[in-house]
Amino acid sequence: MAQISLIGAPTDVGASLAGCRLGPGALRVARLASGLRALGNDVRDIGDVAGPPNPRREPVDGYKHLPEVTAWNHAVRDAVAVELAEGRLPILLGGDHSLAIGSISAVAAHCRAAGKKLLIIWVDAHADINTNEMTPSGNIHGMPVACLLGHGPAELTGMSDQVPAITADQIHQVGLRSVDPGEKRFLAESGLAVYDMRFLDEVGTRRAMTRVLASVDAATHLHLSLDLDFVDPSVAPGVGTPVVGGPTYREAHLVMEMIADTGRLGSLDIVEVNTALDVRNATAELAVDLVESLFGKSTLLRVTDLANPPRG
Ligand SMILES: NC(=[NH2+])NCCC[C@H](N)C(=O)O
Ligand SMILES: [Mn+2]
Ligand SMILES: [Mn+2]
Repeated sequence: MAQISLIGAPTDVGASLAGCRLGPGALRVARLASGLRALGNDVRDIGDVAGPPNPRREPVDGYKHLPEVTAWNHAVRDAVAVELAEGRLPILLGGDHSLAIGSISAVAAHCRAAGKKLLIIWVDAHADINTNEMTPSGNIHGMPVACLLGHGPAELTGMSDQVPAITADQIHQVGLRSVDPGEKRFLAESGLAVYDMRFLDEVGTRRAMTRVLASVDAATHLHLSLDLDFVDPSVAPGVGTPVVGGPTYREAHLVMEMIADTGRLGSLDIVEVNTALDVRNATAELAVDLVESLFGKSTLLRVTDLANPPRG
């Protein structure tokens, strides 16, 4: 059972289409807090952090809305840091995926101070490893991984206690199926572990996740960055940058269940839920279902639920 804090960040300054600023509300309406409480967790909703309004400007230097993205990320980083310092498990309710810069910068600093080994599982249709030179869009939600690895504007690369905030061996990406040409090169050069859709198809979700989680031990802090466009758009229609050919409902749940089984989840981002594009809040409800699995909801009793586990 965890002490969970929900942190809303109602913005889409980093995205192409407006609408994921409504994500925190949609996730609350889909009963995220009560779902987590029903699993025995202590849940505190700290409300939404504050930030600037969402402009719609053309890119400057290859970045759209850099001052606003920076301000929102500062707010998120500070809020996540406060909850981690209190021993709580922060859940960021986005908002677009640029906010992972702030949340993971706080998590990385916390892990260094606490002597924990950080492993980030980046579950997404996209690699989000663009720079201002290779971005096709100027949207900063396509750049958080690059910024965390130290490639980006100083405002965004310098959010943790050191630059870069993380190293490539600390992040594993799962579910990719839309990678821009510059990103392909960057991924290959950085040596980042990528479990793309072809890998999941050929090897299977279970064996892929076994590899992703192979290094997890008692000292590991797992951070899951969950971009809802990871799931196939037939199941998750409410996202701004959908890509066909994603995991099914059940495959997405298996990813969550296998992370839950490690017992090492320490922080979470839920991002890119775009209510304006959603169908009767289905994508927010899917997100809540997935998060329940991530926190141990299961069809049958789990061995860890039993006072006297059966032997053999
Ligand atoms: N977090 C996301 N949904 N990212 C989508 C990025 C799409 C594209 N690769 C871009 O950089 O513009
Ligand atoms: Mn994505
Ligand atoms: Mn993303």
